[in-house]
Amino acid sequence: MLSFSTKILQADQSKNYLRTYMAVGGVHGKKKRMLEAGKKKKTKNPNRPTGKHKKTSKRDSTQEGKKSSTSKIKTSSPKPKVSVLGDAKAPGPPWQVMGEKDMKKNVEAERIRRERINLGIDSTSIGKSGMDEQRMKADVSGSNRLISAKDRAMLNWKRFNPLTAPSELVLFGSYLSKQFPPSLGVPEVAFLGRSNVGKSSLLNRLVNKAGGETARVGKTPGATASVNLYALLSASSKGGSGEGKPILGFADLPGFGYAKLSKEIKESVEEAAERYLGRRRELALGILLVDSRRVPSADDRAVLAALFDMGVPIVVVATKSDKLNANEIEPAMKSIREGLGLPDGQPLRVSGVTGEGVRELWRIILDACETRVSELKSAIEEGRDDGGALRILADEDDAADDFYDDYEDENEDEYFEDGEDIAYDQGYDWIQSEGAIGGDDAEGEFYDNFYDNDEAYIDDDDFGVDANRRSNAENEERQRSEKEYMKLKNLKKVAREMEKRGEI
Ligand SMILES: Nc1nc2c(ncn2[C@@H]2O[C@H](COP(=O)(O)OP(=O)(O)OP(=O)(O)O)[C@@H](O)[C@H]2O)c(=O)[nH]1
Ligand SMILES: [Mg+2]
Repeated sequence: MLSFSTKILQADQSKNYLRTYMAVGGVHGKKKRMLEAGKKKKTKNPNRPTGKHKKTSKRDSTQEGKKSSTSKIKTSSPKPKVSVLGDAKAPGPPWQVMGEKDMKKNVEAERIRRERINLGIDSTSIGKSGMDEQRMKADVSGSNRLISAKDRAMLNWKRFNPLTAPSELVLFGSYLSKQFPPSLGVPEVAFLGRSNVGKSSLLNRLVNKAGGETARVGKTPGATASVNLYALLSASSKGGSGEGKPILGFADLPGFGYAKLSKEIKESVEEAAERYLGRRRELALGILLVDSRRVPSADDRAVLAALFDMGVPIVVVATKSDKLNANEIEPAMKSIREGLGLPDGQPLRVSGVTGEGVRELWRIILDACETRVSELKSAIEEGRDDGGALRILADEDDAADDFYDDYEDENEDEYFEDGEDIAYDQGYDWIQSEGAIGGDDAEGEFYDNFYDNDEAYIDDDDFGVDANRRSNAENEERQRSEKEYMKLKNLKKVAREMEKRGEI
């Protein structure tokens, strides 16, 4: 059983709003940890009603035993405030000796910077071309705020025609656990779904339509334990590799919530994916892929719930639609719709083979990107720093963990009463009503048992021939990168222990 288990939050009848479905072991795992570790400072507010925010249901409690072996419950031992390895080099001390010439240069630079700040132009524009300055002035019109270079780039993002715009797809990088992908300065779309569901094939189909002859997305290197970020680059009609500007980003989160991996690797996968999903300002849409021919699994539901938890807009697509015949289509879609509590119109049927649904998916992607950019714009104009998203931040590091824990303790009422009341309503049944999925215990048990019986489902096409085609080199590369990661993680642990003992 995977650690991505779910929990239904109970409706608050008195205020007539309903709580969101929530992933345990996800970002909100911290809340669960707090509750379990008794960190909630009940003594602070003994009169606070206790029944109101009860977070368990009968069904959940029956599953707790199953979950406990895999959920990420951290100990409450004090954590070091700084991490020793992997930090960027500290800048030089402010009293560093400086020559007179450099000093004058700095004073002049500072004078210009302040002038620009007063004019509402970001200080980073110093030294850039007049053209850039013009653009930057335009960007901040109506707002006298400083905006970061990546936000500025995002605000300049333009919708493009994916069917005609020349483009090419490149793997920008694979990012493990604490590495956060660098910004491409364009909106991004995340692909999620169990292995073999057809993520790479759909991505291929999307970009091949977009750019004609593009590099094919192979099996991703280091796939299981990383966020693989692809950049769709604009290309001249002649082609040319890697020279275009990014026009869209695609993130493949292959192991998130699904991979059958060692506990430690799985935790790191979840950490990386959660951090990406919870913090990425560029993220415009999460695409959850489920196989047309099977009922969604508990993992699918948990991933969907996690996306909601993190405020990521979602579309669910049913892959390999070409494998269904005409009279199988409706019942198959109905079972997915009901299994995941989706609104009418979802899942969207897609096929990497026939290209069914590709146009429609592009429209959804581009609409989501536009929405994301305008969210960011209004956030900047209103002086908010959340990028306009209702994103809930994942922990940056141990120090941040402590900070948020303390913050939550201090602001307990605000945290539980305001933070969770946000319903990311895209019409999903389980947002509207807790009975939609598993609200009824008997029904929930039935689905769980049914879904968990994955072994009953064998797909000859996908698991037989194709699986054997995976190259040894690829597997070796995957194992190597996982090993490297574990080595680094162990080193960090040793360093932290040494630091605690005051040895470094
Ligand atoms: N018939 C059919 N087969 C498909 C389709 N999409 C994917 N497949 C097949 O399903 C298998 C898995 O596809 P991938 O695209 O590699 O799946 P994935 O989700 O990227 O898998 P991982 O990278 O392991 O997570 C391959 O054999 C594909 O040829 C589709 O739309 N129709
Ligand atoms: Mg893939």
